[in-house]
Amino acid sequence: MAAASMIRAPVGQNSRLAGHAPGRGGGVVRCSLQGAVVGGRAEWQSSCAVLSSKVAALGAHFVNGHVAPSAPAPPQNGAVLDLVPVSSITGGGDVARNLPQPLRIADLSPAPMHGSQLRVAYQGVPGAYSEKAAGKAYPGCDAIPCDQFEVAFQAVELWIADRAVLPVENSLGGSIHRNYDLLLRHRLHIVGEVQLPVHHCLMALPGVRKECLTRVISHPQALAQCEHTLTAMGLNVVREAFDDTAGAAEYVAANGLRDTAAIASSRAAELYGMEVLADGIQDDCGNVTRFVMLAREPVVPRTDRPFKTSIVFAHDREGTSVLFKVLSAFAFRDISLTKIESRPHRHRPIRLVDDANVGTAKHFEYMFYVDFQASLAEPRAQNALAEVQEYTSFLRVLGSYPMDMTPMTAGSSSTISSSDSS
Ligand SMILES: O=C(O)C(=O)C[C@]1(C(=O)O)C=C[C@@H](O)C=C1
Repeated sequence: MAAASMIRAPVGQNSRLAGHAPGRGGGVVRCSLQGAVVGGRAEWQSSCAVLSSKVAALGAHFVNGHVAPSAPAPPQNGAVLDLVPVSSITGGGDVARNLPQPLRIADLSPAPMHGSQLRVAYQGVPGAYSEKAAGKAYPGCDAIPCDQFEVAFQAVELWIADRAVLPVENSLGGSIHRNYDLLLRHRLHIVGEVQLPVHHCLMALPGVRKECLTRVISHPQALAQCEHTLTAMGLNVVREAFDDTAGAAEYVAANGLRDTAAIASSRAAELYGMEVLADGIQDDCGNVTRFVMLAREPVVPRTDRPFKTSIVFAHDREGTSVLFKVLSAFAFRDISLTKIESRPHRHRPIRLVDDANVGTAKHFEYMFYVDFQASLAEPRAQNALAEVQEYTSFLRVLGSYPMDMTPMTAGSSSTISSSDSS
Protein backbone atom coordinates (compact mmCIF):
# COMPACT_ATOMS: atom_id res chain seq x y z
CA MET A 1 0.00 0.00 0.00
CA ALA A 2 1.74 3.16 -1.13
CA ALA A 3 1.42 6.37 0.87
CA ALA A 4 0.28 9.44 -1.01
CA SER A 5 0.50 13.11 -0.14
CA MET A 6 -2.44 14.29 1.96
CA ILE A 7 -5.54 15.81 0.42
CA ARG A 8 -6.57 18.86 2.42
CA ALA A 9 -9.83 20.77 2.70
CA PRO A 10 -9.86 24.19 1.02
CA VAL A 11 -8.57 27.07 3.14
CA GLY A 12 -11.20 28.01 5.70
CA GLN A 13 -12.51 24.46 6.10
CA ASN A 14 -9.26 23.05 7.40
CA SER A 15 -8.66 22.55 11.08
CA ARG A 16 -6.38 20.59 13.30
CA LEU A 17 -9.25 20.10 15.69
CA ALA A 18 -10.94 16.77 16.00
CA GLY A 19 -12.91 15.63 12.98
CA HIS A 20 -16.16 15.04 14.88
CA ALA A 21 -17.28 18.66 14.62
CA PRO A 22 -20.94 19.38 13.81
CA GLY A 23 -21.70 19.37 10.12
CA ARG A 24 -23.11 22.08 7.90
CA GLY A 25 -26.39 22.02 6.06
CA GLY A 26 -27.22 19.73 3.22
CA GLY A 27 -30.15 18.22 1.44
CA VAL A 28 -31.24 14.85 0.29
CA VAL A 29 -33.85 13.73 -2.14
CA ARG A 30 -36.49 11.15 -1.50
CA CYS A 31 -35.73 8.38 -3.94
CA SER A 32 -38.52 6.11 -4.97
CA LEU A 33 -37.89 2.65 -3.66
CA GLN A 34 -40.25 0.99 -6.03
CA GLY A 35 -37.55 0.79 -8.66
CA ALA A 36 -34.70 0.17 -6.29
CA VAL A 37 -35.99 -2.95 -4.64
CA VAL A 38 -36.99 -5.06 -7.60
CA GLY A 39 -34.95 -8.18 -8.28
CA GLY A 40 -32.49 -8.93 -11.06
CA ARG A 41 -29.22 -7.37 -12.06
CA ALA A 42 -30.52 -5.50 -15.09
CA GLU A 43 -33.42 -4.01 -13.18
CA TRP A 44 -31.16 -3.12 -10.30
CA GLN A 45 -28.73 -1.35 -12.61
CA SER A 46 -31.42 0.52 -14.44
CA SER A 47 -33.05 1.59 -11.21
CA CYS A 48 -29.66 2.83 -9.99
CA ALA A 49 -29.40 4.82 -13.19
CA VAL A 50 -32.87 6.24 -12.59
CA LEU A 51 -31.99 7.14 -9.03
CA SER A 52 -28.74 8.79 -9.99
CA SER A 53 -30.26 10.67 -12.91
CA LYS A 54 -32.97 11.90 -10.54
CA VAL A 55 -30.32 13.06 -8.15
CA ALA A 56 -28.33 14.73 -10.92
CA ALA A 57 -31.43 16.37 -12.36
CA LEU A 58 -32.35 17.79 -9.00
CA GLY A 59 -28.86 19.15 -8.67
CA ALA A 60 -29.45 21.29 -5.62
CA HIS A 61 -28.78 21.17 -1.92
CA PHE A 62 -30.43 23.26 0.67
CA VAL A 63 -27.59 24.77 2.61
CA ASN A 64 -28.53 26.91 5.59
CA GLY A 65 -31.90 27.54 4.03
CA HIS A 66 -30.48 28.47 0.62
CA VAL A 67 -30.40 26.41 -2.50
CA ALA A 68 -26.84 25.62 -3.50
CA PRO A 69 -25.46 23.56 -6.37
CA SER A 70 -24.87 20.01 -5.27
CA ALA A 71 -23.99 17.90 -8.26
CA PRO A 72 -20.45 16.64 -7.90
CA ALA A 73 -18.03 18.48 -10.13
CA PRO A 74 -17.02 16.55 -13.22
CA PRO A 75 -13.54 15.15 -13.36
CA GLN A 76 -11.01 17.78 -14.32
CA ASN A 77 -8.66 17.21 -17.21
CA GLY A 78 -5.27 15.96 -16.20
CA ALA A 79 -5.77 16.51 -12.48
CA VAL A 80 -7.98 13.49 -12.03
CA LEU A 81 -8.19 11.50 -15.22
CA ASP A 82 -5.18 9.71 -16.51
CA LEU A 83 -5.44 10.97 -20.07
CA VAL A 84 -3.19 10.24 -23.02
CA PRO A 85 -0.46 12.93 -23.15
CA VAL A 86 -1.21 15.29 -26.01
CA SER A 87 2.40 15.23 -27.13
CA SER A 88 2.13 11.50 -27.84
CA ILE A 89 -0.66 12.21 -30.31
CA THR A 90 0.29 15.52 -31.83
CA GLY A 91 4.03 15.67 -31.41
CA GLY A 92 3.73 18.28 -28.61
CA GLY A 93 3.59 22.05 -28.68
CA ASP A 94 1.98 24.62 -26.37
CA VAL A 95 -1.18 25.02 -28.41
CA ALA A 96 -1.81 21.30 -28.51
CA ARG A 97 -1.18 21.00 -24.78
CA ASN A 98 -4.00 23.46 -24.08
CA LEU A 99 -6.52 21.65 -26.25
CA PRO A 100 -9.11 19.41 -24.58
CA GLN A 101 -8.01 15.81 -24.58
CA PRO A 102 -10.15 12.93 -25.82
CA LEU A 103 -11.80 10.69 -23.27
CA ARG A 104 -10.81 7.04 -23.44
CA ILE A 105 -12.90 4.01 -22.54
CA ALA A 106 -10.89 3.64 -19.33
CA ASP A 107 -11.85 7.16 -18.24
CA LEU A 108 -15.53 6.27 -18.48
CA SER A 109 -15.25 3.11 -16.45
CA PRO A 110 -16.96 3.46 -13.04
CA ALA A 111 -14.46 0.99 -11.58
CA PRO A 112 -10.72 0.88 -12.10
CA MET A 113 -9.39 -1.44 -14.77
CA HIS A 114 -8.14 -4.85 -13.73
CA GLY A 115 -4.56 -4.63 -12.59
CA SER A 116 -4.62 -0.91 -11.89
CA GLN A 117 -4.24 0.17 -8.30
CA LEU A 118 -7.38 1.16 -6.46
CA ARG A 119 -7.08 4.61 -4.88
CA VAL A 120 -8.65 4.58 -1.44
CA ALA A 121 -9.20 7.79 0.54
CA TYR A 122 -9.05 7.71 4.33
CA GLN A 123 -9.01 10.35 7.05
CA GLY A 124 -5.71 10.84 8.81
CA VAL A 125 -2.02 10.48 8.05
CA PRO A 126 0.01 7.30 7.44
CA GLY A 127 -0.06 5.15 10.56
CA ALA A 128 -3.73 5.98 11.29
CA TYR A 129 -6.06 3.05 11.93
CA SER A 130 -8.10 4.18 8.96
CA GLU A 131 -5.09 3.58 6.71
CA LYS A 132 -4.88 0.05 8.09
CA ALA A 133 -8.61 -0.43 7.51
CA ALA A 134 -8.17 0.74 3.90
CA GLY A 135 -5.44 -1.89 3.45
CA LYS A 136 -7.63 -4.58 4.99
CA ALA A 137 -10.62 -3.67 2.82
CA TYR A 138 -8.57 -3.36 -0.37
CA PRO A 139 -5.25 -5.21 -0.04
CA GLY A 140 -2.53 -3.57 -2.12
CA CYS A 141 -4.50 -0.36 -2.62
CA ASP A 142 -3.01 3.08 -2.98
CA ALA A 143 -4.14 4.67 0.30
CA ILE A 144 -4.73 8.42 0.03
CA PRO A 145 -4.61 10.39 3.30
CA CYS A 146 -7.19 13.18 3.74
CA ASP A 147 -7.20 15.73 6.51
CA GLN A 148 -10.96 15.52 7.18
CA PHE A 149 -13.73 12.96 6.75
CA GLU A 150 -15.53 15.29 4.38
CA VAL A 151 -12.45 15.53 2.15
CA ALA A 152 -12.44 11.73 1.82
CA PHE A 153 -16.07 11.87 0.60
CA GLN A 154 -15.20 14.63 -1.85
CA ALA A 155 -12.11 12.80 -3.09
CA VAL A 156 -14.37 9.99 -4.31
CA GLU A 157 -17.00 12.34 -5.70
CA LEU A 158 -14.34 14.22 -7.66
CA TRP A 159 -12.73 10.99 -8.97
CA ILE A 160 -9.49 11.68 -7.12
CA ALA A 161 -10.08 8.40 -5.29
CA ASP A 162 -12.05 5.28 -6.25
CA ARG A 163 -13.21 4.44 -2.73
CA ALA A 164 -13.27 5.93 0.75
CA VAL A 165 -12.93 3.88 3.93
CA LEU A 166 -14.37 5.65 6.97
CA PRO A 167 -15.01 4.64 10.60
CA VAL A 168 -18.66 4.57 11.71
CA GLU A 169 -18.63 2.87 15.10
CA ASN A 170 -16.37 1.51 17.76
CA SER A 171 -17.14 -1.21 20.28
CA LEU A 172 -16.07 1.04 23.18
CA GLY A 173 -16.54 4.63 22.01
CA GLY A 174 -19.80 4.12 20.10
CA SER A 175 -20.86 5.83 16.89
CA ILE A 176 -18.78 8.27 14.89
CA HIS A 177 -21.66 10.68 14.36
CA ARG A 178 -19.87 12.93 11.93
CA ASN A 179 -19.75 10.17 9.35
CA TYR A 180 -23.44 9.38 9.75
CA ASP A 181 -24.22 13.01 8.98
CA LEU A 182 -21.87 12.99 5.99
CA LEU A 183 -23.40 9.78 4.60
CA LEU A 184 -26.69 11.63 4.39
CA ARG A 185 -25.26 14.80 2.92
CA HIS A 186 -23.20 13.08 0.22
CA ARG A 187 -24.47 10.65 -2.37
CA LEU A 188 -21.92 7.87 -2.15
CA HIS A 189 -22.97 4.24 -1.70
CA ILE A 190 -21.84 1.89 1.04
CA VAL A 191 -20.26 -1.03 -0.85
CA GLY A 192 -18.71 -2.95 2.03
CA GLU A 193 -17.68 -2.96 5.66
CA VAL A 194 -14.55 -3.94 7.50
CA GLN A 195 -13.95 -4.51 11.20
CA LEU A 196 -10.56 -3.65 12.57
CA PRO A 197 -9.22 -4.61 16.00
CA VAL A 198 -7.76 -1.42 17.49
CA HIS A 199 -4.72 -1.78 19.72
CA HIS A 200 -3.50 1.53 21.19
CA CYS A 201 -0.04 2.52 22.44
CA LEU A 202 0.95 5.43 24.66
CA MET A 203 4.02 7.00 23.08
CA ALA A 204 6.41 9.89 23.67
CA LEU A 205 9.72 11.18 22.38
CA PRO A 206 12.60 8.78 23.08
CA GLY A 207 13.89 9.17 26.66
CA VAL A 208 10.74 10.88 28.01
CA ARG A 209 9.41 9.28 31.22
CA LYS A 210 5.71 9.00 32.11
CA GLU A 211 6.18 11.24 35.16
CA CYS A 212 7.23 14.15 32.91
CA LEU A 213 3.98 14.12 30.96
CA THR A 214 1.36 16.85 31.42
CA ARG A 215 -0.70 16.20 28.29
CA VAL A 216 -1.95 13.32 26.14
CA ILE A 217 -3.21 14.04 22.66
CA SER A 218 -5.09 11.80 20.24
CA HIS A 219 -8.23 11.34 18.21
CA PRO A 220 -11.29 11.78 20.50
CA GLN A 221 -12.35 8.17 19.85
CA ALA A 222 -8.92 6.89 20.88
CA LEU A 223 -8.96 9.04 24.04
CA ALA A 224 -12.41 7.68 24.88
CA GLN A 225 -11.27 4.10 24.26
CA CYS A 226 -8.35 4.50 26.73
CA GLU A 227 -9.99 6.73 29.35
CA HIS A 228 -10.08 4.22 32.24
CA THR A 229 -6.61 2.85 31.57
CA LEU A 230 -5.11 6.35 31.50
CA THR A 231 -6.73 7.10 34.86
CA ALA A 232 -5.64 3.75 36.29
CA MET A 233 -2.05 4.45 35.20
CA GLY A 234 -2.10 7.43 37.58
CA LEU A 235 -1.05 9.89 34.89
CA ASN A 236 -1.71 13.50 35.80
CA VAL A 237 -2.38 14.61 32.25
CA VAL A 238 -4.91 16.70 30.38
CA ARG A 239 -6.48 15.03 27.36
CA GLU A 240 -6.59 16.98 24.11
CA ALA A 241 -8.36 16.04 20.90
CA PHE A 242 -6.45 15.81 17.65
CA ASP A 243 -7.48 15.06 14.07
CA ASP A 244 -6.24 11.48 14.07
CA THR A 245 -4.08 9.21 16.20
CA ALA A 246 -1.06 9.07 13.91
CA GLY A 247 -1.27 12.83 13.31
CA ALA A 248 -0.97 13.29 17.08
CA ALA A 249 2.22 11.19 17.14
CA GLU A 250 3.60 13.12 14.17
CA TYR A 251 2.80 16.44 15.90
CA VAL A 252 4.62 15.50 19.13
CA ALA A 253 7.64 14.33 17.14
CA ALA A 254 7.73 17.30 14.75
CA ASN A 255 7.50 19.82 17.58
CA GLY A 256 9.88 18.05 19.99
CA LEU A 257 7.25 18.13 22.77
CA ARG A 258 8.76 16.44 25.82
CA ASP A 259 5.73 17.02 28.06
CA THR A 260 3.21 15.49 25.65
CA ALA A 261 2.36 11.89 24.81
CA ALA A 262 0.23 10.58 21.96
CA ILE A 263 -2.09 7.61 21.73
CA ALA A 264 -1.66 5.86 18.39
CA SER A 265 -0.73 2.58 16.71
CA SER A 266 2.66 0.89 16.99
CA ARG A 267 3.10 1.59 13.27
CA ALA A 268 2.68 5.33 13.97
CA ALA A 269 5.36 5.07 16.71
CA GLU A 270 7.73 3.50 14.18
CA LEU A 271 6.92 5.98 11.42
CA TYR A 272 7.44 9.07 13.57
CA GLY A 273 10.32 7.87 15.75
CA MET A 274 8.34 7.70 19.00
CA GLU A 275 9.00 5.42 21.95
CA VAL A 276 6.17 3.20 23.19
CA LEU A 277 5.66 3.79 26.96
CA ALA A 278 2.68 1.45 27.29
CA ASP A 279 1.24 -1.06 24.86
CA GLY A 280 -2.41 -2.15 24.63
CA ILE A 281 -3.88 0.71 26.68
CA GLN A 282 -7.42 0.41 25.26
CA ASP A 283 -9.95 -0.24 28.04
CA ASP A 284 -11.03 -3.53 26.49
CA CYS A 285 -8.88 -6.03 24.63
CA GLY A 286 -11.78 -6.63 22.24
CA ASN A 287 -11.69 -3.03 21.01
CA VAL A 288 -12.92 -3.07 17.41
CA THR A 289 -13.81 -0.28 14.98
CA ARG A 290 -16.21 -0.82 12.12
CA PHE A 291 -15.44 1.00 8.88
CA VAL A 292 -17.59 1.34 5.77
CA MET A 293 -16.30 1.38 2.22
CA LEU A 294 -17.86 4.01 -0.02
CA ALA A 295 -18.04 4.25 -3.81
CA ARG A 296 -19.75 6.28 -6.48
CA GLU A 297 -21.68 3.22 -7.68
CA PRO A 298 -23.53 0.64 -5.56
CA VAL A 299 -22.63 -3.04 -5.64
CA VAL A 300 -25.20 -5.40 -7.10
CA PRO A 301 -26.88 -7.08 -4.10
CA ARG A 302 -26.57 -10.88 -4.00
CA THR A 303 -28.08 -13.72 -2.03
CA ASP A 304 -25.24 -16.23 -2.14
CA ARG A 305 -23.48 -14.76 0.88
CA PRO A 306 -24.49 -12.72 3.96
CA PHE A 307 -25.36 -9.15 3.09
CA LYS A 308 -26.20 -6.14 5.21
CA THR A 309 -28.32 -3.18 4.12
CA SER A 310 -28.09 0.34 5.57
CA ILE A 311 -30.96 2.80 5.35
CA VAL A 312 -31.79 6.25 6.70
CA PHE A 313 -35.34 7.47 7.18
CA ALA A 314 -37.37 10.24 8.80
CA HIS A 315 -41.01 10.80 9.55
CA ASP A 316 -43.02 13.90 10.29
CA ARG A 317 -45.94 12.38 12.15
CA GLU A 318 -46.56 12.87 15.85
CA GLY A 319 -45.73 10.27 18.43
CA THR A 320 -43.49 7.26 18.61
CA SER A 321 -45.61 4.72 16.80
CA VAL A 322 -43.90 5.29 13.44
CA LEU A 323 -40.60 4.07 14.78
CA PHE A 324 -42.36 1.09 16.32
CA LYS A 325 -44.05 0.28 13.00
CA VAL A 326 -40.81 0.59 11.05
CA LEU A 327 -39.01 -1.77 13.38
CA SER A 328 -41.91 -4.22 13.28
CA ALA A 329 -41.65 -4.34 9.46
CA PHE A 330 -38.28 -6.03 9.99
CA ALA A 331 -39.26 -8.07 13.04
CA PHE A 332 -42.26 -9.69 11.30
CA ARG A 333 -39.98 -10.84 8.49
CA ASP A 334 -37.38 -12.18 10.86
CA ILE A 335 -34.79 -9.69 9.70
CA SER A 336 -32.21 -8.90 12.39
CA LEU A 337 -31.17 -5.32 12.96
CA THR A 338 -27.51 -4.82 13.73
CA LYS A 339 -27.55 -1.08 14.40
CA ILE A 340 -29.97 1.78 15.10
CA GLU A 341 -28.76 5.34 15.35
CA SER A 342 -30.69 8.59 15.58
CA ARG A 343 -29.27 11.99 14.72
CA PRO A 344 -30.89 15.35 15.42
CA HIS A 345 -31.68 17.09 12.17
CA ARG A 346 -33.89 20.05 13.08
CA HIS A 347 -31.82 22.75 11.46
CA ARG A 348 -31.14 21.15 8.10
CA PRO A 349 -33.99 20.88 5.65
CA ILE A 350 -34.25 17.81 3.48
CA ARG A 351 -35.40 18.14 -0.08
CA LEU A 352 -38.27 15.80 -0.81
CA VAL A 353 -39.35 15.10 -4.36
CA ASP A 354 -42.81 13.89 -5.27
CA ASP A 355 -43.75 11.69 -8.24
CA ALA A 356 -44.15 14.78 -10.44
CA ASN A 357 -40.55 15.68 -9.59
CA VAL A 358 -41.60 18.71 -7.56
CA GLY A 359 -39.29 19.35 -4.65
CA THR A 360 -40.15 20.77 -1.25
CA ALA A 361 -37.91 21.51 1.70
CA LYS A 362 -38.89 19.73 4.87
CA HIS A 363 -37.58 19.86 8.41
CA PHE A 364 -37.37 16.67 10.43
CA GLU A 365 -36.51 16.46 14.10
CA TYR A 366 -34.47 13.30 13.74
CA MET A 367 -32.90 11.07 11.13
CA PHE A 368 -32.91 7.35 11.92
CA TYR A 369 -30.18 5.08 10.59
CA VAL A 370 -30.80 1.34 10.56
CA ASP A 371 -28.55 -1.53 9.46
CA PHE A 372 -30.26 -4.86 8.89
CA GLN A 373 -29.00 -8.30 7.99
CA ALA A 374 -30.46 -9.00 4.57
CA SER A 375 -29.65 -8.32 0.96
CA LEU A 376 -31.69 -5.92 -1.11
CA ALA A 377 -31.97 -8.80 -3.58
CA GLU A 378 -34.12 -10.75 -1.07
CA PRO A 379 -37.90 -10.39 -1.41
CA ARG A 380 -38.31 -10.14 2.39
CA ALA A 381 -35.98 -7.11 2.43
CA GLN A 382 -37.78 -5.54 -0.53
CA ASN A 383 -41.14 -6.06 1.16
CA ALA A 384 -39.89 -4.68 4.46
CA LEU A 385 -38.61 -1.56 2.72
CA ALA A 386 -41.82 -1.11 0.78
CA GLU A 387 -43.65 -1.18 4.12
CA VAL A 388 -41.15 1.20 5.74
CA GLN A 389 -41.73 3.59 2.89
CA GLU A 390 -45.44 3.68 3.73
CA TYR A 391 -44.73 4.79 7.31
CA THR A 392 -42.03 7.36 6.59
CA SER A 393 -41.74 10.68 4.76
CA PHE A 394 -38.15 10.19 3.73
CA LEU A 395 -36.25 7.00 3.01
CA ARG A 396 -32.90 6.38 1.40
CA VAL A 397 -30.95 3.17 0.94
CA LEU A 398 -27.31 3.93 1.78
CA GLY A 399 -26.11 0.57 0.49
CA SER A 400 -26.58 -3.19 0.40
CA TYR A 401 -23.20 -4.86 0.79
CA PRO A 402 -21.38 -8.01 1.90
CA MET A 403 -21.06 -8.35 5.67
CA ASP A 404 -17.66 -8.57 7.27
CA MET A 405 -17.88 -11.95 8.95
CA THR A 406 -14.69 -11.41 10.97
CA PRO A 407 -15.48 -12.15 14.63
CA MET A 408 -15.45 -8.96 16.71
CA THR A 409 -12.39 -9.95 18.72
CA ALA A 410 -9.08 -8.14 18.92
CA GLY A 411 -6.10 -9.88 17.40
CA SER A 412 -8.16 -11.58 14.74
CA SER A 413 -6.47 -11.03 11.43
CA SER A 414 -8.69 -12.77 8.92
CA THR A 415 -9.19 -10.78 5.77
CA ILE A 416 -12.62 -9.98 4.50
CA SER A 417 -13.31 -10.27 0.87
CA SER A 418 -15.50 -7.61 -0.54
CA SER A 419 -17.72 -8.50 -3.43
CA ASP A 420 -17.24 -4.94 -4.56
CA SER A 421 -16.08 -6.70 -7.67
CA SER A 422 -13.80 -4.01 -9.01
O1 LIG B 1 -7.29 8.41 14.21
C1 LIG B 1 -7.22 7.34 13.57
O2 LIG B 1 -6.19 6.66 13.52
C2 LIG B 1 -8.40 6.88 12.86
O3 LIG B 1 -8.27 6.11 11.95
C3 LIG B 1 -9.77 7.33 13.32
C4 LIG B 1 -10.40 6.39 14.36
C5 LIG B 1 -11.90 6.78 14.58
O4 LIG B 1 -12.40 7.75 14.05
O5 LIG B 1 -12.54 6.05 15.35
C6 LIG B 1 -10.39 5.02 13.86
C7 LIG B 1 -10.20 3.96 14.67
C8 LIG B 1 -10.07 4.13 16.11
O6 LIG B 1 -11.33 3.86 16.66
C9 LIG B 1 -9.67 5.50 16.51
C10 LIG B 1 -9.76 6.52 15.65
